Amino acid sequence: MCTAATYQTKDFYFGRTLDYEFSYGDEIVVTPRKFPLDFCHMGKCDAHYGMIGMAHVADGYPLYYDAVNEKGVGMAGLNFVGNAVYQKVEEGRENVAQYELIPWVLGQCANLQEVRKLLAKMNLVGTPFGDFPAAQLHWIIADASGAITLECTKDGLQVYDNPAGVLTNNPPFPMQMFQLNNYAGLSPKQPEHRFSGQIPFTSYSRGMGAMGLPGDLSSESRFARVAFVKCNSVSGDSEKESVSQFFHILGSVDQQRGCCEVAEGKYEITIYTSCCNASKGIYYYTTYDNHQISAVDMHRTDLDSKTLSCYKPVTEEQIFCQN
Ligand SMILES: C[C@H](CCC(=O)NCCS(=O)(=O)O)[C@H]1CC[C@H]2[C@@H]3CC[C@@H]4C[C@H](O)CC[C@]4(C)[C@H]3C[C@H](O)[C@]12C
Repeated sequence: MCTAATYQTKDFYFGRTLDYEFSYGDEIVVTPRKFPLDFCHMGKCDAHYGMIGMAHVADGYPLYYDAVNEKGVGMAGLNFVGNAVYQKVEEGRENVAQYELIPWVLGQCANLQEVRKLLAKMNLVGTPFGDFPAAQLHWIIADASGAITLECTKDGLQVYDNPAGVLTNNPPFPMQMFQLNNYAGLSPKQPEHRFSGQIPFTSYSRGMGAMGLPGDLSSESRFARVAFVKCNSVSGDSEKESVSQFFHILGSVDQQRGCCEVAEGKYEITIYTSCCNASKGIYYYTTYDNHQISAVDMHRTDLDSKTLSCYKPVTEEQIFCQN
């Protein structure tokens, strides 16, 4: 399971949790503007926007899970197993393999409007990268103006407006949005007692306005929960307050080891949580064992170079001893 969210204060923030039972070996990777991106059906591109994100680097190629570019567009791929059906390579079309979709979009688009135009002519194909089978994913793409969800199913490529600005996994996005109707009455305020005038209700606890918000780890429940938390989120708009609040939003869907068994003795956990300041190109993250926020700033690397800058995540717990 995975969850992604957007958040707007003074700057625009974009991030995700990556939940899985093992790590592919992820690094924070800056792809500078002149890094030769070799698209498998679209040829080489060595002049594009710079981007920063979490990726597995294989054969010198950044296989991004999530990233933002220097123009403030963010994008993340989340599992969409059983529903993702990629298209066939078609002569004369813009054929893009699923593993290169993030650099394809973020390398060329300065805003969501340009993303929509690019997607309208794209053919998303299932060409695998080396020995990796094609990952079955769907994507959230966002900038300060809004968010969209991209799904490629047996019915073709779909682009949906995503007014909630969040994404999890199955079922398809229209069903996720529909199920939010079930929670329309939820509120951060104490409930008004409209059930019956005959019964003397008491609000015996704080927080009762959100009773009914699902607490489990299924992707529908995480969708409703993160949407509720994000939509009601209140924070200061400084960098530290915004980043702190963003980690709290995704903290609402954190997966603790032991609660989601995927095979005998194997558990899915939140391997990392990211929060990009998309406006400034800073990638903040925590990992399962390291609660201290670490950051990589793409503008502190040489964005005009031709080589990737890679940073191994700091995964060991950092405890500040006060005495
Ligand atoms: C496992 C992750 C999704 C986690 C998630 O959503 N867990 C919910 C489980 S559940 O849905 O609840 O059951 C996904 C997200 C992005 C993926 C990489 C994308 C690039 C590349 C594409 C290649 O084709 C294959 C290798 C490759 C490195 C991919 C590996 C893996 O697939 C990654 C990490």
